[in-house]
Order: sequence, then C-alpha cells, then structure tokens
Amino acid sequence: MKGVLLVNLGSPESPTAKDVKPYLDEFLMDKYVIDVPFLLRALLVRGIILQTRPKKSAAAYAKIWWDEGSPLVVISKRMHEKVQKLVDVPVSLAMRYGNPSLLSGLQELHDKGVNEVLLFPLYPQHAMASTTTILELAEEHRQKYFPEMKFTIVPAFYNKPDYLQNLADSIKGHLEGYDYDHLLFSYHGIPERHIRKTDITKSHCKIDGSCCNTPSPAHEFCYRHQCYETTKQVVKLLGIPEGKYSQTFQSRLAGDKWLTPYTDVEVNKMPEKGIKNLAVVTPAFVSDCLETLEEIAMEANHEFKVHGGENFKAIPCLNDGDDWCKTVSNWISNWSNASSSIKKEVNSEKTNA
Ligand SMILES: C=CC1=C(C)c2cc3[nH]c(cc4nc(cc5[nH]c(cc1n2)c(C)c5CCC(=O)O)C(CCC(=O)O)=C4C)c(C)c3C=C
Ligand SMILES: [Fe+2]
Ligand SMILES: [Fe+2]
Repeated sequence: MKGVLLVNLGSPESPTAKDVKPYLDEFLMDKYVIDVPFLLRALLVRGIILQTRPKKSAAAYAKIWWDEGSPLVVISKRMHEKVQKLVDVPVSLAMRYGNPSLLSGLQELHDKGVNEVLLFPLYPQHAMASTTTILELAEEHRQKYFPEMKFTIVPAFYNKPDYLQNLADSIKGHLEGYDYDHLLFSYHGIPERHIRKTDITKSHCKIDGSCCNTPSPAHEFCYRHQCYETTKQVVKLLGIPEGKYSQTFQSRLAGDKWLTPYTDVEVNKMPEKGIKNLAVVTPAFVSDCLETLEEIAMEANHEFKVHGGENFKAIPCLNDGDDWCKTVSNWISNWSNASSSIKKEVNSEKTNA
C-alpha cells in the first residue's frame, strides 16, 4: 500500500530558551548543516553557539509565535489536512528537527499498512542542509525499523510549471494595489562550501557570474542555480522588467563565506538608490516561519525604514493556499495513480490469461 510523508524543517516546542536549546542542538549538530568534523562541530555548537543563541532565538520566536504554536508547524499541519482531503492515499506530516518526528511519521504510515512511501521534502530548491539530511535520516530509520518499506523521492520542484504558476499568482495577488519600486527575492543562505560539496561534476560550480547560467548536470543539486532559476521563471510569468527585481540570500551565521549578496546589506542600501516602496518574497520556504515573519517582515522592514525606505511589503509564503494544496495533491495523485494503473493492467492481464 502507498502513502506519503510530507517533511518540513521543524521548530522548537515553545519560544523559550529551555526549548530552543535542544532544538538548535539537534539542528546545528546535524552534519549536513554544520559540515565540519564532529569534534569541531561540537566545540562550535555546544561550546560557542549554544551558550548565547538560545536566548536570542527564543526572543525572536516569541515575537512571531501563535496561540496554536510555531507558525511553521501550524501552517504545515493545515496544509497537510487540506492535502489529505484531496488524495486517496494516507498522508503523514513530519519535521526534520523536533516534532512530529520523522520516525513518528514513518511509524504512523507503517501502522496504516503503508509499505511504499513517497518522501516529500517541502523545499523548492535542493540543499544538503535541507533535503539531503531528510533523505539520509529517513533511510537510516528505514534500515533500522522498516526494512520492508520502499521509498520514492520528490525532487526539488523549483522548475515545476504548476509550482511556479502558484508562486507567481500568489505574488501577483499580494502586490495588487501596492505600487512597488522593486521586488526582492530573498532566499535562505547557505555556506558557499555546500555548493561545492553538492557539485556532482566536482568542477562546474565556481560560484561566479556565469556558472549557474551555463547548462550542467551539476544543476540537479545546485541550490544557487535553482534559486536563480526560480527567480527567472517567476519574473517571466509576472512580466517584471530587468532592474525592477533582484535576488539575495538571508539568515547567515558568522564564520564561513555564505552565498551573496546578503539580504540585510542590500535592503539597507536600497533607499539611497531610490527604492522607497519595497516588496520581498521568500521562495526558499513554502511555509512562513521565523526567517520570513521575524527576519524579513519585522527586522528587514524596520531596517529598510531606518535607512530611508517608506513602504515595505513581505509577501507570505504559499502556506496552505488552495492552489498550492491542489498542486501538491496532483503530484501525489499522479504518483499513486500511475503505479496503480500499471497494477490494474497487470491484474487485467492476469484475468485475461
Ligand atoms: C549552518 C547553519 C544553517 C544552514 C546551512 C541552514 C540552511 C537552511 N535552513 C533552511 C530553513 C530554515 N531555517 C530556519 C531557521 C534556522 N536556520 C539556521 C541555520 C542554518 N540553516 C538556524 C540557526 C535557524 C534557527 C533560528 C535562529 O536561531 O536564527 C527556519 C525557521 C524555523 C522555524 O521554526 O520557523 C527554516 C524554515 C533551509 C531551507 C536551508 C537550506 C537551504
Ligand atoms: Fe536555516
Ligand atoms: Fe552554479
């Protein structure tokens, strides 16, 4: 029997330092997130970052927290419920860090008799810190607890026409009546090293002005290429002219060189370039979260105005929007029906024989 596991990033249990600390420990001790040898990672994370960050992060979470819980988890649950109503296979929801855990999601499907799972990381662009870590942990659990399970993986969907159309339609809807000077596409950043590590050609990604526009098999896993491609296709659908939009990367941690240009640096420079009315969209996330609600809608908004900007609009993520839930359901149904129609043919051949 077939079933689906939708997987998002996850959040702490509450916006307190006590709950943020174990969440950040699980997150940042992941070798796909901070990809340095274990001892160095432990020293960095437990010896330095976790000494001060939980308090700071908890305060940021407190600003965006909802009565029902973390926006990311609440929105993912709403989306899950809507998708479940639109498809006829069981769908479970899991978080890579925190709860509901990946193990509980797989267990739930297993208890319903599912042995063929469509693993669906809820990330439009591929990154080892987001997608690979989900697939690796799911595989670990499969080998240990569910050896009879078979996985099919939903790859990064940054170039799927229906996803791009949903994103373009959503941006268009939110920009109605807002006379913006500039639309900024702000993606979650990653260290440049991650791009080199995921380059399957080991030579293509130079992280320069041209590699991401030069066709290469590396692009199947190149986060930077996939971000540029998302932006390119969406502005094409919206008919936004060159110069009226740009792309940046947000949420960097100190230390490494992360993908540039940086969102905060660019946003602060915009007013002096004549951009007074700014719109920001965050297509690395399908659900609003700390990075969109606090870092963009609150912090970047505030800094933009401090630097002379007048109006700032943070465009919400696709969240549990009807069109997006339909798109996800269609992908699921295509997968489950394609296989069942093959089964039907096999069965009818048997009947005929
Ligand atoms: C080395 C650090 C990090 C990498 C690499 C990274 C990649 C990455 N993250 C997301 C999605 C989300 N990240 C979120 C929060 C967040 N991210 C990091 C660090 C890295 N992320 C930290 C320390 C935090 C916690 C918050 C903080 O203390 O600032 C979130 C929000 C979670 C929420 O509960 O709302 C998301 C979503 C992606 C997609 C990605 C790689 C592309
Ligand atoms: Fe992150
Ligand atoms: Fe590239």
